[in-house]
Amino acid sequence: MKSAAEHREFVDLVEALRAAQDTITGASPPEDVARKAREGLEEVTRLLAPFTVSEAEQLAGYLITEPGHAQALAPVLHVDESSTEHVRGRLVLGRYYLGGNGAAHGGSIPLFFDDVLGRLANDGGRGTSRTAYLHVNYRKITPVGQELRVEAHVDRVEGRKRFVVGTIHDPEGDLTVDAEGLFVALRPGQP
Ligand SMILES: CCCCC/C=C\C/C=C\C/C=C\C/C=C\CCCC(=O)SCCNC(=O)CCNC(=O)[C@H](O)C(C)(C)COP(=O)(O)OP(=O)(O)OC[C@H]1O[C@@H](n2cnc3c(N)ncnc32)[C@H](O)[C@@H]1OP(=O)(O)O
Repeated sequence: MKSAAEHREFVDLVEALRAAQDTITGASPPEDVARKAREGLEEVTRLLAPFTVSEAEQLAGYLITEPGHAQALAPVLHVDESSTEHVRGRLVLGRYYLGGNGAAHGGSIPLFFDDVLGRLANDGGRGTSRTAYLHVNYRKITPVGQELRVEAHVDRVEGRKRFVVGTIHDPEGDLTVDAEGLFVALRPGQP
């Protein structure tokens, strides 16, 4: 397991990237400010490109003790309580995930659940699986910028099939989303 303690600066770099994504998404800057910001981002790319590694050596997504696992793609679950069978936590969707009218982009929710349910499917020594399907029911808008409650658990395991379910509740306690994923355990050598 890769150690977050050894890669503190990388963890902070990904946090800064998340903040940049939120800020860029919400900004309408004058052209000279936009140009300066682009030049700053291009400088980041120049700085890091020589350190590109193989998937096996990649840090992003693999620093699993960190909230968000040092990966800027999926929304971050802040875990309050977890076992190999369940997880409870909090989620604040930043401006980056805005769809419209204060509601989260519909695609950001499956992205979040694929990560959370998928990790749960593979936990507890169950080993690697892949998403066969992910069914998401949008019951009410999921607001951005507010603290949401998340719960997920392994519903049942049938041979290679792991059924994992999850919910999101808004600050009023109303259900906004429920989801079910089927994760199929990979056979040896299966990509
Ligand atoms: C989001 C950000 C993530 C960032 C991650 C970064 C780093 C990762 C670090 C660590 C990773 C740790 C955790 C993982 C985190 C997230 C999880 C993400 C996982 C994915 O995001 S992965 C990409 C999307 N995923 C695919 O790319 C799958 C493509 N696909 C296949 O690879 C095959 O399709 C497979 C393997 C699914 C099955 O194929 P197969 O040949 O092994 O098995 P087979 O077809 O025989 O099915 C066996 C039994 O499942 C039933 N079954 C199958 N499919 C079904 C369906 N759709 N509906 C209903 N039932 C279904 C059959 O009916 C049969 O049931 P029965 O045994 O009862 O007859």
